[in-house]
Formats: sequence, structure tokens, C-alpha cells
Amino acid sequence: MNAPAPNSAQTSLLPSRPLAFLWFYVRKRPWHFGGLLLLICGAAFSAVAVQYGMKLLVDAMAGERDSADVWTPLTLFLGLIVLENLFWRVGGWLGCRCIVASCMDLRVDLFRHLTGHPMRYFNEHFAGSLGSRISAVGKAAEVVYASMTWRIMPPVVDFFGALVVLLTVDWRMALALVVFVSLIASLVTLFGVRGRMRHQLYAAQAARVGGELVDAVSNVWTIKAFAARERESLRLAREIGHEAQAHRSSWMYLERMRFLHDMCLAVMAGGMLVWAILRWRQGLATPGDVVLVSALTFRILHGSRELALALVESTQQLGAIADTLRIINQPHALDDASIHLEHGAGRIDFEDVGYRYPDRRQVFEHFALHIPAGQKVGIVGTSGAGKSTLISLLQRLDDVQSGRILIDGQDIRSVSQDSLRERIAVVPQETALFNRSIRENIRYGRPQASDEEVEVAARHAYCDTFIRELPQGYDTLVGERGVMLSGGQRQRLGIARAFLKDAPILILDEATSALDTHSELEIQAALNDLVLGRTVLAVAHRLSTLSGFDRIVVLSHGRIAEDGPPQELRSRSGGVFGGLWRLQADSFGQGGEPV
Ligand SMILES: Nc1ncnc2c1ncn2[C@@H]1O[C@H](COP(=O)(O)OP(=O)(O)OP(=O)(O)O)[C@@H](O)[C@H]1O
Repeated sequence: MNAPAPNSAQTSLLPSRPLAFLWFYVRKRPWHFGGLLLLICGAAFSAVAVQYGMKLLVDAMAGERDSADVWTPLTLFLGLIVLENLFWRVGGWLGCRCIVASCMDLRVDLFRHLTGHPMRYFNEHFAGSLGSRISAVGKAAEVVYASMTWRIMPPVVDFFGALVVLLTVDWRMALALVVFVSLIASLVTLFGVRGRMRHQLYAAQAARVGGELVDAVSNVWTIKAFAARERESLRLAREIGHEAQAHRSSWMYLERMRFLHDMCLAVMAGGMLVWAILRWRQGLATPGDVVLVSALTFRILHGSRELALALVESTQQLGAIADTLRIINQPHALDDASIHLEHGAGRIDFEDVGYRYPDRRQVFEHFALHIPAGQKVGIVGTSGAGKSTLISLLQRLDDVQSGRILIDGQDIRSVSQDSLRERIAVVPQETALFNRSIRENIRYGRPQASDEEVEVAARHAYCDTFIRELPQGYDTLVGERGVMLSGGQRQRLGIARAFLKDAPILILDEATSALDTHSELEIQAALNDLVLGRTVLAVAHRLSTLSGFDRIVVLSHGRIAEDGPPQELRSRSGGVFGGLWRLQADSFGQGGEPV
């Protein structure tokens, strides 16, 4: 009964090439970026005109001392300086607004895209470093936008402005400038393209070191427990050593380019100055022309160095952006439909399901399980039987490769992932908490819930008392991943979240394991309330927690070995569940009930 699965990979919405990616955000603010372009062009043209103003002033001063009008060129000169600065400042204000906003947007978009990947993506990648990669893209994008605006655009506009001005002095000088700048531009481009791999390698290695650091710091307990500080430092030193090598290679490449450019600048600017002076000696140029030619040539050739450096730096940053886009901006492996899961009572059907993890053996093959709405099912089985996989497939953390999973008759692949997960509450073995207040953590179950509803849920989950004893009560911060609370307290907050979410389907994934008896009793009482009126799938190793359930499903190697009410399975002679039950009861010395 295999329905055609909408399993094709979803195409990425963000452009995958770095320049196209940055352009995407420019197009989101066309007026801002358009205005910025105009202001920068205005400023650069004014800067060239300032040089022309200087020529007029020098020529006026070179004339007859008594009759020369120096005030008009001086006013023009000063006026142009004021205008240029005005353009730069307004450009700075506008650039600040649109560049910062674009870097904010692109990080949020990358985060949104990242969180749309299935869980297996996070297992396969250095999950800890993905967040810092997004921050790094924000910084790199800012460098590229700012370089384009203040270091690449102005010299280009300067060049065309200078060309026009030089044409008024001597067309051959203008031609010489074109030849010089083309030569330098070709050299820079050649260098830029050839150096790209070095910059990309450096970016990848820097991200790798970031990932290693995150991994090591988050495992600091293990490092201490195994007296491994020295080992870990050596390992990090090795990784940082590779990064330093890549960094040096990228940096030295830049230095070589700087040197080459300096040589070109000295020869070309010097040559132009000598040429202008020779023309002045022949009476073909005024002193003002000499000042103009030398000032413009130095400005353009010097600007071309800034341009060259900015281009190389931008190439480096584009390399870093490309590296992150390659990892994060992959198409989502799971389709997301726009249709919402219709509200129903919570019936679950696994139909002929086949599933395997990549490069691993088959976990489920032709697996079928039908759970009527409101039924409470305990899932039992040895380690590796497929219990966790079964519940992650129900939440669609990954897609089945054959067959289908239905909730209230709807294939979970045909509805939006959010609408599916809104209908399922999960209490996992270890409740993950954000380093936010207790109130916010509970409210995660239903963001629109009022403070009162949060507190009612907390009372149902037996956590209101301990919360009120904390220094800031419901406003107490819980520390990273909730480290400032005990395991049992975290678990009760997880249950409070599930109460608040009030979903028709409840998954309990070993929710009472790893707890002391007192905590377990309280949590069991909370769970007994929570399961009322819901369809429940509970994975449990402590079988006593399932004694009040309607049905037990025993999994073995991805197949159902036993299926029936707990009492019936307990009394079945030679049965797996009965055997496990007796084993647990004996190991706790109670004879009858395992605890
Ligand atoms: N992320 C993964 N990548 C590859 N294989 C996996 C992954 N998670 C689980 N497996 C494999 O799938 C099989 C079923 O694992 P699963 O975690 O579902 O078993 P389980 O019954 O929940 O075990 P346990 O009681 O120990 O948690 C095992 O063979 C396991 O090695």
C-alpha cells in the first residue's frame, strides 16, 4: 500500500553562489543601495573635481600677482571639498543602515534554512560549529559590502572622472592612464583568481578549528575526567597549526601582490610626472596642469592599490561565504508541504514502513503498527531494536524509504512539518533547556500561553514548588542546557511543557529513566495525568511504568515480536515481555512488580 512519496529534495531558496547570495540582499533594498551608489559616485566625482579646482587655483596664482582672480577658484575648491565630505557622510549614514540590516537578514535566513534540515544532517556535520559559521558569514558579508562601497566603487569612479579631466590637458596622457590602469587591473585579477583556492582553504580550516573548539569546550567534563587537558591542547595546537599555515599562505600572497603594485605605482606615477614637467618646459602645459596630472595619477594609481587589496580581501571573504553556503545552503532533504495536518483524535498507522540510516543495515522492513486514537502503547525491546528510530520517524525527523506513516488518515509527508509537530508532544529522556528563564522554557510548549497557564502546567508537572523556592522563581535562568537544575527538575519542566502544549499525541522517550525513586514517583504521578485523553507511545526500559498501559509492543530487530495488553504478555509462557518483567522484578528483589 505504498502511496507515491513526495520525497524529492526541496530546492534551496537562497542563491548558492556567494556573489548571487549577496546580490539577493541588495535587491531587497533597491532604494537604499541605489541611493548609496549615487552618493558614493557623487563623492568620488567631487574628489576629482577638487583636483581640477586646485589646478585653477595654481594657474591663477601663476598669473599676474595684482590682476589675478584667485578668490573664484579658491571658493570653487573649498566648495567642492565641502560637497565631497557631505556626500561621504550621508553615504556613510545610508550604508550603515542598509549594510547592517542586510547582514542581519542574511544570518536569520541562514538560520531558518539550517534548522529546516533533518536531524541526520546535524549528526553528519559538526553541529557545534554551524552557529559560528553563520556569524562568520555575517561578518564576511559586511566586509564585502563595505569594501564594495568604500574601497572598490570610489577608485573605479575616480578613474573615469580622472580620464575626463586628463582629456582636457592631453589625450595622450589620458590614454597612458588607461593603459597603466588596465595593466594593473589585469595583474590584480590574475592574482585574485589564482589565490582563491588559498583563501578558501584558510576559511575552511578556520571553521574547522572553530568546530573543534566548540566540541572540546562542550565536552570539558570528559576532558577533566580523563585528565586529557594536555592531549586536547596538543590536538588543538595541531589543528591551529594547519590553520596558521593556510593563513600565512593566504596573507603572504597578499603581501606579494602589494609589493608588485608598489613597484608599478612608482614607475608609472614617476613617468607621468616627468612627462608633464617636460611638456611644461616646452610651454605646452601650465603649472596647474602639472599639479593636476601628478595629483590625479597618484590618486588613481594609489586608489588602484586600495582597489586591489579590497578585491583580494573580498575574494577571501567570498571564499569563506562560499564554504559556508556549500554546507548550510544545501537543499532540504525533506519536503515541506504547505497543507496543515487536520485536527483529529490522534490515530497512528505505520503502513509497510521500510527505513535504514545511510550506509547502515535496514532498521525496518515491511513494518506495520496501527494505534487507535487514545490508546496508550508501551514500546519495549532490547538495545538497537529500533524504538528511538520508530518515534523519530513518527515526528518526521527523517523520511521512511518505503511505505507510509499516517496520523488520522493523513500521510505525514503530505502535511507541513510544523503542523505535524504541533500535534505531538514529546517528553525525552533528557529534557533540553535553553539558557533562558524557567517561564520561557515552559512556555516553549505554547508561546502564546499566559503566565497563569504556565504556572498551572508547572503545578500539574509537580514543579511549581521547587520553582518558587529558586531565587528568582519563574524568572530564574537555568544555565546552558539547564545545568543549574537537577535531572529530575529538568524532566519535570519537560513535562510541564508537554502539559502546556496539550497535543493529542504524546511520546514518552524513557522519560523516567535516570531518576531517583522519589523523583520518579512524582514524575510518574505527573505523567499519569498527562497521558489522560491522549494517544501515547512510550519507550521504557523500566517495565513497571507501563503497567497501566493498554498495550505493549515488543520490538526485536525492527520487527514486532509481541503485541498485547501488559497483563496478557506477562502471563504468556516463554514470552519476551514476561521474561523481561520477571528479570526486572527479581533484580529488585520484589518477587512480583518490577520498580
Ligand atoms: N543516527 C544514526 N545513524 C546511523 N545508525 C543509527 C543511528 N541511530 C540509530 N542507528 C542504528 O539503528 C538501529 C536502531 O537504533 P535505535 O536507536 O532506534 O534503537 P533503540 O531500540 O532505540 O536502542 P536503545 O534502547 O539502545 O536506545 C541500531 O542498529 C543503531 O545502531
